[in-house]
Amino acid sequence: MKSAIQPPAWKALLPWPGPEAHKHARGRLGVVCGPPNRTGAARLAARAGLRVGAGVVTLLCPPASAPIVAPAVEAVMVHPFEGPQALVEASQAMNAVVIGPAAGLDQATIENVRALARTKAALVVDADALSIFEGRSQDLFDLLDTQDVLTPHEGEFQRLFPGLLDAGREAAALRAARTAGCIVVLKGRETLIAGPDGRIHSNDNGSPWLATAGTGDVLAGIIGGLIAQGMASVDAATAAAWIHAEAARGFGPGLIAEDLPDRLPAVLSGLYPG
Ligand SMILES: NC(=O)C1=CN([C@@H]2O[C@H](COP(=O)(O)OP(=O)(O)OC[C@H]3O[C@@H](n4cnc5c(N)ncnc54)[C@H](OP(=O)(O)O)[C@@H]3O)[C@@H](O)[C@H]2O)[C@@H](O)CC1
Ligand SMILES: Nc1ncnc2c1ncn2[C@@H]1O[C@H](COP(=O)(O)OP(=O)(O)O)[C@@H](O)[C@H]1O
Repeated sequence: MKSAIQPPAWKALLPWPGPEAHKHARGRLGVVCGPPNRTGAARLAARAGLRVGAGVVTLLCPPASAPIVAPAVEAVMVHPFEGPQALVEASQAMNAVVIGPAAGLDQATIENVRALARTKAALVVDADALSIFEGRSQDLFDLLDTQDVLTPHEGEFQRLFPGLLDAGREAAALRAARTAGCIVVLKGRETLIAGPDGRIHSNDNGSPWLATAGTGDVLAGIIGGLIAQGMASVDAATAAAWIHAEAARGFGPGLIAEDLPDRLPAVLSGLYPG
């Protein structure tokens, strides 16, 4: 049975800093950056993760990308890594890592997902890190555990789960979550959040203004930022879908992805019990 998500369903689970908070206690989020000419998507995700409250957010960059990224961020940190083992080491202390936004459709992205699966960090797998597993999706599923999250749009979903959408979006999302053994966020006008336990949530407070490049990267960052603060992945994905859509609804015409992270304080203030 599909449950519609309204703020009260997950509002009590949102993480807020207590008086003793310090930045490391508020959660560490990593975002894997792509090649030097495609760093914007990861930067959008990182900024969103920081805005939603993660205490420390780090862009994990291939060495050639680091000098491009460093002057384009402020509070977000930059950590260059060379090769999968260095990514494991850089990610050991992370609570969550986002990989995929403009990561590159190449072997390096596969190796990086494999490396991250060896860490304790929960993974948010998006965009290129989904598409690169087309035709070999079981290789991806074998790396995941129940707290990991896949965030496909319908094109990416079709690449990982060919033909499944023919059963309808809801049945497809549920079957996908069971098959992958993790949370599946099937994005679109209505976004579905399905778990391997057979539960599914629907988010339909979206806005057509979200249909613009980079908004999915922001959603991945919000999910990662909430998981990093200790939310269970299914609750984080459910809350993130609502918060992301609400940020867009409040902005309206002219929205571009860059606007979304900076709308988060207004949305969060409306949810803050303090
Ligand atoms: N600032 C940056 O650097 C940004 C970088 N970005 C990066 O760009 C890369 C490409 O990402 P992408 O999502 O545009 O393309 P991709 O997944 O390769 O395939 C697109 C094809 O899939 C299909 N399709 C079907 N349903 C669909 C749906 N609901 N939504 C969308 N597509 C749907 C559709 O096929 P059609 O229906 O046209 O036959 C369409 O032609 C990726 O690395 C991403 O991270 C972006 O994040 C933006 C900001
Ligand atoms: N017509 C729409 N109504 C509501 N939400 C939409 C609509 N179109 C797209 N979205 C939302 O916008 C985001 C687009 O993500 P995605 O397709 O991954 O874009 P990108 O890869 O460019 O970041 C998703 O969260 C999706 O649910």
